[in-house]
Amino acid sequence: MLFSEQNYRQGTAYRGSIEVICGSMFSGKTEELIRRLKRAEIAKLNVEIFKPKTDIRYDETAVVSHDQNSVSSTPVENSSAILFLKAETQVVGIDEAQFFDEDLPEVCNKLAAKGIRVIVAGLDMDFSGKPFGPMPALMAIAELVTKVNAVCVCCGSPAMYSFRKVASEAKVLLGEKESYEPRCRYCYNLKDKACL
Ligand SMILES: Nc1ncnc2c1ncn2[C@@H]1O[C@H](COP(=O)(O)OP(=O)(O)O)[C@@H](O)[C@H]1O
Ligand SMILES: Cc1cn([C@H]2C[C@H](O)[C@@H](COP(=O)(O)O)O2)c(=O)[nH]c1=O
Ligand SMILES: [Zn+2]
Repeated sequence: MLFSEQNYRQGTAYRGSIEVICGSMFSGKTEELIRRLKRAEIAKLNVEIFKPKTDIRYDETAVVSHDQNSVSSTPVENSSAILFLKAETQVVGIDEAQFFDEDLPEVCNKLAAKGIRVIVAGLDMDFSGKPFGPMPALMAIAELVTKVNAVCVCCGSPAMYSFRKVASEAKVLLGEKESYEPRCRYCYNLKDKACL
């Protein structure tokens, strides 16, 4: 049976749950996160959104998609700060989860145990194709994992990799189109800046 976010929300979600939205850069993770959070607000649920303090690409506080859709959020220093959420919060959104520390899965478990619906978005892989930060552990404990794809800039196929265009081996390197492009498996493995 197809287990979509739609019928899932009418099921166990209000007893507390964890949803993960993952994929490459430009795959629509933030847009999907914003879509789910806006629907929760329409349903008159109390929503709070967190992101790591390090992510200041578009805005210091707001969560902003590549198409400039945005929602206001609370930047936090580490994952345990999320536990100081408002008492009335029913839905928690977390963006750029890959940048959080290894305690994030336990923090999400604690929130879900309190009856909160937790929706987490983040990169599943870094530029080198390795699992990124707490994402694998989050995917393991989630009720629902949604993997979204971008469009490969080389060939138009579904893209799951974030190809780094600049010379840096640092795991964390904030950036946009000047530094990264989404590629499919085949084009990513070409390891060639000028694909096609
Ligand atoms: N190569 C691409 N493939 C898909 N979307 C792209 C691409 N380049 C730009 N975009 C834009 O990026 C948007 C997704 O942005 P966003 O939700 O912020 O992605 P993510 O959070 O996964 O990086 C798309 O709706 C589209 O307008
Ligand atoms: C692949 C990769 C990405 N980053 C950075 C680049 C961006 O600032 C964010 C990802 O943002 P998005 O909302 O998913 O587009 O992460 C990084 O630091 N290291 C990497 O390997
Ligand atoms: Zn391709």
